[in-house]
Amino acid sequence: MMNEQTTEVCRNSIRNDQKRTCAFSLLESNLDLKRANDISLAATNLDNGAGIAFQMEESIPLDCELTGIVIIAGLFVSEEKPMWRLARCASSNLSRSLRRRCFYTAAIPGPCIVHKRGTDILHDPWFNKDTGFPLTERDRLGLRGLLPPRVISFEHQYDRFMESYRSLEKNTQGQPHGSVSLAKWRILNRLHDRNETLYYRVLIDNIKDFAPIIYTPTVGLVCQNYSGLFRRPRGMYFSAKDKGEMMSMIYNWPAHQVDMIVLTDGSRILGLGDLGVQGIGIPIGKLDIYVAAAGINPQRILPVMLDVGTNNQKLLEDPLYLGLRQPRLEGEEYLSIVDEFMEAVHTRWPKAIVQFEDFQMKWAFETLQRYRKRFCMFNDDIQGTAGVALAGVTGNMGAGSAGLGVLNMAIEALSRMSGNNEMAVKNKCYLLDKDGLITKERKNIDPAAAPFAKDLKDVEGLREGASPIEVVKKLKPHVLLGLSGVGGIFNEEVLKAMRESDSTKPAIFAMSNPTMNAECTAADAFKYAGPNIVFGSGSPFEDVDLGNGKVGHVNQANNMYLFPGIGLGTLLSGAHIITDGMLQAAAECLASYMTDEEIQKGILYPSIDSIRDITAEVGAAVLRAAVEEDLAEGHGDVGPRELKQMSKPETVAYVSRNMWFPVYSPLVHEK
Ligand SMILES: NC(=O)C1=CN([C@@H]2O[C@H](COP(=O)(O)OP(=O)(O)OC[C@H]3O[C@@H](n4cnc5c(N)ncnc54)[C@H](O)[C@@H]3O)[C@@H](O)[C@H]2O)C=CC1
Ligand SMILES: CC(=O)C(=O)O
Ligand SMILES: [Mg+2]
Repeated sequence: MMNEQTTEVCRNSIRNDQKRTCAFSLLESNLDLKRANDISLAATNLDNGAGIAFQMEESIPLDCELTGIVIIAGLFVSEEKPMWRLARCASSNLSRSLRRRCFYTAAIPGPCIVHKRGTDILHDPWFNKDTGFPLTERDRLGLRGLLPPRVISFEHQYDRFMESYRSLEKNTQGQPHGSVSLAKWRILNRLHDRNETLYYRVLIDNIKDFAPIIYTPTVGLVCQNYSGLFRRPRGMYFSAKDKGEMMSMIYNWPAHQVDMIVLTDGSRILGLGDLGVQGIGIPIGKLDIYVAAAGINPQRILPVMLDVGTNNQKLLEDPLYLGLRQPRLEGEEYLSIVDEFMEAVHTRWPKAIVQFEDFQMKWAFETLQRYRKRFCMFNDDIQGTAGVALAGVTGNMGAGSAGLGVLNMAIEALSRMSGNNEMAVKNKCYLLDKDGLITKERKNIDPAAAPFAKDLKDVEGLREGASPIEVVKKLKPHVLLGLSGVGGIFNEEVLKAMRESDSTKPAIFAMSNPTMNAECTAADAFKYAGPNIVFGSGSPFEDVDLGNGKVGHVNQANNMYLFPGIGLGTLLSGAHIITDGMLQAAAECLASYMTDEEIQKGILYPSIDSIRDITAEVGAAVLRAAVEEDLAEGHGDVGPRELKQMSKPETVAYVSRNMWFPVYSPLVHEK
């Protein structure tokens, strides 16, 4: 109904939060009103809305062949005024002929059906609006008297929360960093537990500030302390004790539809090792990023913990530990639990996408091979991390699931982009693990690492198990990539050796998480390796002041730039599997995002602030790849043929339009 220009204008004004100027910017935009079939009107409040409608009529050329006006009301309307009445009022100032051509669009959240009343609603974070329930709604839902009488607007609630967050920041200045971060996490978590709409709105608007709290690095600390911090459950827990029950358990989840699941077994949480059931913080954090970055509807997400025990002795002995107190299941016993879970999910929600997250390497690879052709799933650490490291890889530390995932995809992409054969590119990549350089002399080499093992005759001057410093000194690599999970292994000596790199702009990626597990800090990287390096880290660091007005730019080389788009693009394509082609498209989309000028300045990724825009592009790239591979079966009302007919910009617009955005919807009770 809306043409592309109008959609774009409205999207921009929403994104820029210019609520009250939305319709005006529409008028002031260069829209060719003569050609426009539909005009969108955002009514912000009664007076404004009516005024805008009136102005619009005046500005519509007499000879305009207007077929309709789309009234977008309710997006930012004051809560006291019911949406439809407002929309009608806004249009009532139009002449009768135009009024008859008004459409009331469903692009905004229409009324939301709720099957509960009274306090049950107040205690349900999906529907709760706290003091924001308008009086009419309080009557409709049996809430009158259960809340203080004054109705507080969404904007006011938002400001109130941000004020309390800022005062927490002020009042905790100088206190230990860990306890301040946990206090910040608690205040956000309380809001999450109480009012999801407000929570996701503050998260979206302040993603750069809040991502380090709900995601890496603080989420690592939260997982380490999860049993003590636990107040309310979130997500689902399937344990070894639930064998045989999962098919019925899955129906305990209250949502009818689930689009996105993040699943962990807690065996390798960031670089913190086996945290057992406490690893649930990671799926929760990843799904928060899905909602904030990809606009996945939070009512359709599901964080899942598969608790098959833990080998972490400290946790097994901790009286507070909330998981199964038994060693991890192994072999067929382990796989039978994962199989049962996957079957159960697929039975209830055949189209749900399952992201495997933070599985120890052996199971990460095994489960990926086992399920990727049968279910719509991917492993984020193996497949999602690669794109962020595609700037070029010639040296690699960490031969785990992430390191090997990066190498596999990077070699494929680099050989395609450079026109060289894969072998030539592979020859330039060196892989080290905890025992040093991996060569063909290595005993008990992991099958996944074997293809990258060097023949000693090809690496003159190096030996099996050569240390990082030996390798860096000998090879003078262009890129040094850390995915080891070991903090500080890019020490002063290694970083100084990078000064001798053959590249004028050597890249150093300390990608391990959380911050204390980063292979080096940003400050040390610039201090020892010199000001000309390009630096990336898995967890955020501040930019580094290099003196004389120069800044050492820090890039957050984290798979958060990719996984939300992989999930969203797959969902909207309706593909039933996720192929290498779709993942490659996501990676290449991100790789091509920055201009040469920005890259020259050492800026490899866009700011996290624009993560929603990046995700729309990545999502569109994934969707188009699915279409090209004839895998797109469509989503909702949009079938495969329509997807096929969409141009690239239309696909991006389609993806953007389908992103959920937090606003209070009018609630309607139904038994
Ligand atoms: N920035 C990002 O987007 C991502 C970061 N990661 C991080 O990467 C790290 C590793 O993850 P995975 O590969 O899944 O773990 P993993 O446990 O599968 O692999 C770790 C690898 O590092 C090697 N290693 C250990 N000590 C070493 C040392 N001193 N020198 C060289 N290598 C050493 C191990 O032998 C193993 O090959 C974690 O800290 C994780 O947080 C993982 C995925 C994405
Ligand atoms: C970022 C991420 O997925 C990890 O550190 O495991
Ligand atoms: Mg991970």
